Amino acid sequence: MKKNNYFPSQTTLISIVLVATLLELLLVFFVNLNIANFLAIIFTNAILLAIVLYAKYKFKIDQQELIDLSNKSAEESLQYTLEALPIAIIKYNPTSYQPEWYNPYSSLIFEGDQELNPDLLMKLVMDFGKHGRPYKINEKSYSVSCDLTRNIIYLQDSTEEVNSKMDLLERRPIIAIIAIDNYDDVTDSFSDGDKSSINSFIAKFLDKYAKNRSVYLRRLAADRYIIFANYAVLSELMTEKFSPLLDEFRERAAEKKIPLTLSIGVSYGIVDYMTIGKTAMNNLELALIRGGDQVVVKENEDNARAVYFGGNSESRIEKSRTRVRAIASLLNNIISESNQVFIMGHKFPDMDALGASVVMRNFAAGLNKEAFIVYNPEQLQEDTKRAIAMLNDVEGLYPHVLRLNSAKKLKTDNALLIMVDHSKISQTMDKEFFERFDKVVVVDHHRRDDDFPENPLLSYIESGASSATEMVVEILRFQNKSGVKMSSIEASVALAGISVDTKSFTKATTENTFESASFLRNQGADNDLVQKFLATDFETFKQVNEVVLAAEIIDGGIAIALGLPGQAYPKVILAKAADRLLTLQGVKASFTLAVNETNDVIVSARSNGKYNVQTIMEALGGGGHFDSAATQITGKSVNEIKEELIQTIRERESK
Ligand SMILES: Nc1ncnc2c1ncn2[C@@H]1O[C@H](COP(=O)(O)O[C@H]2[C@@H](O)[C@H](n3cnc4c(N)ncnc43)O[C@@H]2COP(=O)(O)O)[C@@H](O)[C@H]1O
Ligand SMILES: [Mn+2]
Repeated sequence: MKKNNYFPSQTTLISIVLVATLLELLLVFFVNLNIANFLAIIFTNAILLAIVLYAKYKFKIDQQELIDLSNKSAEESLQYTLEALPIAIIKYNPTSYQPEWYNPYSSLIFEGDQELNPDLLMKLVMDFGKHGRPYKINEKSYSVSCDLTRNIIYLQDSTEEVNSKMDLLERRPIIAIIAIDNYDDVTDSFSDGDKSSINSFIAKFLDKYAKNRSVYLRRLAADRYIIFANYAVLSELMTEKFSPLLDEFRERAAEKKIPLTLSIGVSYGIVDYMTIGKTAMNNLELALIRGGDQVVVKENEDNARAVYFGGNSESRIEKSRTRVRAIASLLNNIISESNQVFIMGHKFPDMDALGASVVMRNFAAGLNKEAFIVYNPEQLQEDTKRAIAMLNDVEGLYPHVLRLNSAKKLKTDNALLIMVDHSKISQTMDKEFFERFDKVVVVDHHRRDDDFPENPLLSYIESGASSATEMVVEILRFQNKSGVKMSSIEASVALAGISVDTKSFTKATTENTFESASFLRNQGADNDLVQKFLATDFETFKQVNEVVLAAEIIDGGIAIALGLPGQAYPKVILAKAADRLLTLQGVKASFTLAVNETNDVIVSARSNGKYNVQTIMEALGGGGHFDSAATQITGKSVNEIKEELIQTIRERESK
């Protein structure tokens, strides 16, 4: 407190009195100075001086009291502020993070499960500045700031702010578009009466569901519905993994002996209904392409990732012949408008990729277009190596089976690239070559994933097809102009492609698979040649057995086998070993792991059709089909991946 100094000092006062006394004495001396006057003056002035000095002393004491009082009151206010201020102030030890002092409000915050301890203080200090997110303590949210020089942490209650922000997020609008899978195929042959009973079953089921969840549902067509709701509802549905909706609908339809399922595309965002609706439509497309009976949710944001739910049954969507005819005709136009056609499979192409390429080249040749099968001599399996050698012997074919380097030199503007047996850019045989094309077509039998080419002119994805070769043969069968006859070797390569992917026609076959095989037989496919391409050499046989013998069975029917430590394996060895393990009694899924020539960890996964290995491989960065999938991982060891794999399997089991 500032001191008040207007009272003169003691010395000044005494001096003033002395001077005054002298002046008085001088005055009296000229008038009448005697002893009585002299004493009277001295006495009076001494008394006056004493009074003034006393007054000064008193004044000083009052001043001090005032200062003390003010100080006390200031201290009390500060104390009150510290106690009542809704900010926690915690001083900590900079080495041990032990709390050294904190205000009473801090104790209030930590009245609950979460206690004030050094670990928490250290975390608050370490996280400070990394992100601006509020910190949750005992159900409330606090914004944190730290004075790192004085070792003080401040926590300010921001629960209301966080809640209102959450409220806003929860209220984001969502649009969901529902398609009834297989509706046309199922109802095609039905009488009007039966059709209307199915329509009423669908409408009643969805209506009841919508009422229970308080969402707005509207029918767009017999097999299309639209839902409007908010994110709070979507978040509930996602927590349930959409299971009550997808599973119950499938089961109720099955009770009625109709193979109907639901595919749903959902999107949400900060109001822009046009683009939310469009993204929902794209997501529905994705759900259908991935095989239906599933939900695809993606926020209406540029870099948002799609989240998939369901798809736990094998592909259910039947493809219609009308669609294949439309695709054949579109492909016909695209090829006709291009100068050249290059056909390329995935990295280390297998017989299916090669077979599909061979048939596609025939399709283009039927349109009198120059078309080339591209291969990389450094990426050949034993079977494809044998097949390419034989294809090169076919009369007139040699110039059309091109090494990657020659293809790069030959490519001109307005050339078309057809990707077969894969749709992930990361899996394409040569990314640099792929990037040179403005015009791309994709033909694949794997479920579509995120890493998909941007704006392909045509994407023909049929996850229900046994193989890419089967799909291309089907297109070829629709090509009216095709008077072209394949050579026996070409037809045999194609048949070998279907044979590999169907495990010799024992898996994933449909009526169409056999129709395609029969077409190839008519074109001259020869079983002996197929055997010749697919024959296993002794070295491969030994390595496959090596992996199979290393297997252990965990969790009642899951076989996991690792290649020998320090030894590299081509992926086909792991694929064959995983196939073989699946034939063992009681094995429902098999996983084989090893490093390849480039020291990446590769995994092959197979299942008996009742266990989804695709989602497990997706969790490890790969993909594939429900019962046959794989992944490749860089920068980790086989044992680390084995641990991650087991953890993923167990997490899935516990859901
Ligand atoms: N990273 C990935 N992302 C998405 N999908 C992927 C990824 N990596 C692989 N896949 C797909 O997963 C399945 C299974 O792959 P796989 O490597 O375990 O098996 C393929 C071939 O290696 C295997 N194969 C090839 N030749 C033979 C043969 N002669 N005998 C036995 N097995 C053989 O068969 C699988 C071919 O599958 P296809 O590609 O579907 O035609 C697979 O779908 C990958 O594409
Ligand atoms: Mn294939």
